[in-house]
Amino acid sequence: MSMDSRDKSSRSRAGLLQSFRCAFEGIAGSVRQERNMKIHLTMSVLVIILGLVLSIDQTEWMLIALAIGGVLSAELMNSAVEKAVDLYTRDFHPLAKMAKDMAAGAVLVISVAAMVIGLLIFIPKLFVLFS
Ligand SMILES: Nc1ncnc2c1ncn2[C@@H]1O[C@H](COP(=O)(O)OP(=O)(O)OP(=O)(O)O)[C@@H](O)[C@H]1O
Repeated sequence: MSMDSRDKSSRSRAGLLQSFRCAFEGIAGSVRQERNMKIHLTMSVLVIILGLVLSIDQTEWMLIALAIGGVLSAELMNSAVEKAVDLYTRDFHPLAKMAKDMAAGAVLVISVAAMVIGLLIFIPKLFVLFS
């Protein structure tokens, strides 16, 4: 391997590490600042505990993972839209309202889908457990 290509690969490794660091900072910032993110995280932990207690199967874990990942990702995107809009203007603007409301709508859509998945997985198991 030449010096040049070794330099390039260590630079790109540093770039990759920096990207991960930035992504984790974004997640940590959202958890620190956004009340809704704290609620989603708490719900996610409770769902994981329930999944362990009720011994859900592999396919059910995959669905739960997708549901949790989808909700947390949407909440992060919602926070990002809020920050970008606030950076642009703090004044009332119909487009700012629309952007924030649409981002919040995206969280609502995936949250309802996640709730349906959770109910379909857990309700029958809880029913068997308590009947
Ligand atoms: N610059 C603005 N212009 C017009 N409407 C705005 C503006 N900023 C916020 N809003 C309205 O207020 C709502 C709440 O915005 P805010 O930035 O306070 O988000 P939030 O309370 O953190 O929302 P969320 O609960 O989704 O995290 C928005 O959905 C939007 O309807």
